[in-house]
This record gives sequence, C-alpha cells and structure tokens, in this order.
Amino acid sequence: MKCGVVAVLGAPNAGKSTLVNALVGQKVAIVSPKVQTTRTRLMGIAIEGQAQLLLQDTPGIFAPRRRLDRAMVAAAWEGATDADVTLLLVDAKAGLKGGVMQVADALAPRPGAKWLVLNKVDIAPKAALLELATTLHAKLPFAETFMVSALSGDGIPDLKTALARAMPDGPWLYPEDQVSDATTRLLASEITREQLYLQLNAELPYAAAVETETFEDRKDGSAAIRQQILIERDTQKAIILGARGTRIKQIGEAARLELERVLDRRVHLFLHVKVRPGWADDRQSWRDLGLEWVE
Ligand SMILES: Nc1nc2c(ncn2[C@@H]2O[C@H](COP(=O)(O)OP(=O)(O)OP(=O)(O)O)[C@@H](O)[C@H]2O)c(=O)[nH]1
Repeated sequence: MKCGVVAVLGAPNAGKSTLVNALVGQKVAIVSPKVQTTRTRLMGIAIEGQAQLLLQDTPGIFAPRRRLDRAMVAAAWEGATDADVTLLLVDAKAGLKGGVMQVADALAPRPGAKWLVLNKVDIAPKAALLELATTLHAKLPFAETFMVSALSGDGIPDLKTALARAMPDGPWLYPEDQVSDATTRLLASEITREQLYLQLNAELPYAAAVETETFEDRKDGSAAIRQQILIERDTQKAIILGARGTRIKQIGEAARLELERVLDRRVHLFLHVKVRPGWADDRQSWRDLGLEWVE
C-alpha cells in the first residue's frame, strides 16, 4: 500500500479546484470563473491502484491585503509544507500572468518533489505550451512536467498514475470510500457559496459567507438544510434578495439541485440572509464558518 500528500499550488484561477475534482473523480471543491473562490483548505482523496492520494487544494496565492486574504495565503503554504509532491499548476492560456513566477520563487526552497502541470491545454495555443514549460524549467528544476485539461480530463489519467507511483509506502489514512475531509455541513455551505460566485456580480460574493446552521436527516431519506448567508451591509442584502426575492430564489434553487447531485438524495434548502457588519474581521464568525483565524 502507498499513501501520500499532494499539494496543488498556483495563481488564482489556475484551475486548482477543478484539478482536485478531476483526480478524485467527483466534486469535492467548488469552482467558479472568479478568482479566489477557494477559501477554506480542503483535502480531496483519490485512489489509484494501491495508492491513496491526499490532495491538498489550496487557495490561490496573491498579495494579501485583508485579514481574510492573509488567511488564504497562510493556508496555501501550510498545505504545501508536508507534501510528498507539490504541483505547480499553471493556466497555460494566461501564461505567466497572475504571479506565476512569484509562486515558483516561493516554492523553490520547499522540501519534497516539485512537478509542473500546465493546465487548460484545451484552450491554450500549442506553441505557447512549450515556451511556457521552457521558461518555468529555467526558473525551477521540476522533476516532471504534465500537460492537462482539468476540465475535459485530458492527461489526467497519466498524471494520476505518476502521482500514485511517487507516493511513499504506507497504510491508507482514510477509508476507501471517503472522497474528502470536509464535513457534509461544510460541503453544503460551499455549494451555496459557489452559487453566490456564479450568480452575483463583481465584489459581492467576496463580502459574503455561508454558514450551515442545521442539517437534518428526514425519515423519507431527504435532508433539510438551513443556512445563513452572512453579508456586511443592508444594501448587499437587497441585492442578494433581488426584486420580490427572485434572486435568492434562483440561488437557492441552483444550490439545491447541486446539493441533490452531490449528496445523491433529495434536499430541502432554506436560505436566510443576515447582515452581520464586519463579519470578516470577527473571530467568532470565522469559527462558525470553520475558518482558521490569523493575526
Ligand atoms: N478551458 C478550461 N477551463 C478550465 C480548466 N480548468 C479549470 N478551468 C476553469 O477555470 C476557472 C477557475 O477554476 P478553479 O478550479 O476554480 O480555479 P482555482 O485555481 O481553484 O481558483 P481559486 O479559487 O481562485 O484559487 C473555472 O471557470 C474553471 O472552469 C481547463 O482545463 N480548461
């Protein structure tokens, strides 16, 4: 038996969550076209032959400003500390944009094997791939290089096989059927948060948090889930609710359908929007949300 940790690092929007989902073979991390969607540290668990891969999905690395942003950066590096293999995931279409070189610099002194994974080959021009790989290899001696599309699954089986081979010998740390270390409650919060990112414009999703208050198993096999959407101001509440509540209804409906797909059961979802000024700077709010506080 083999078991080890794979950290996935990269600039915001490189496709880290999409890659973890592709390797696990099902959705464990939420994905959106907006940067810095990933807020909590999450581990996806994949199995390949005799090997169990513990995949550390990390928030995108960028220059931290707010406390919440600093927490994300801290979580990213923590995820990479004990990794047997660290993947530097690069959006091949965006190339070196978005701070890729800074991530590579910071990665250099870290222990463990470092592999380069160029993602989004489905939309990146072929010529750019080779050039990008050459530039990054000049910067850091990566032991392996892969070209994949986390979205279409192209190249993913090869990467997974290679990762399995690189894992150290040892017993599996999680049961065979476990796909992530997130609680069902946290997953439920994340799925609603994903809809906020997909359905709300501009900065609003970044000012919001989702807390699952109750998760009730009903006799008929369905789940009743009550969640609070925390935001900072009344004006934001009006936007999330929409005219006659149409927006929140759409958010709830889409989140419910996704929850039913992921949990494989019927779901009743009750959303409540609550204004909590300054929640992002409040220690107790963080604890309620399952986030680790950073000074
Ligand atoms: N065309 C294409 N799009 C991709 C691919 N992988 C990811 N994406 C898209 O890129 C966007 C960002 O993907 P995420 O997986 O959320 O990226 P992330 O690196 O986790 O982002 P952060 O949360 O900002 O750290 C989403 O719209 C994905 O659908 C790919 O292989 N091809």
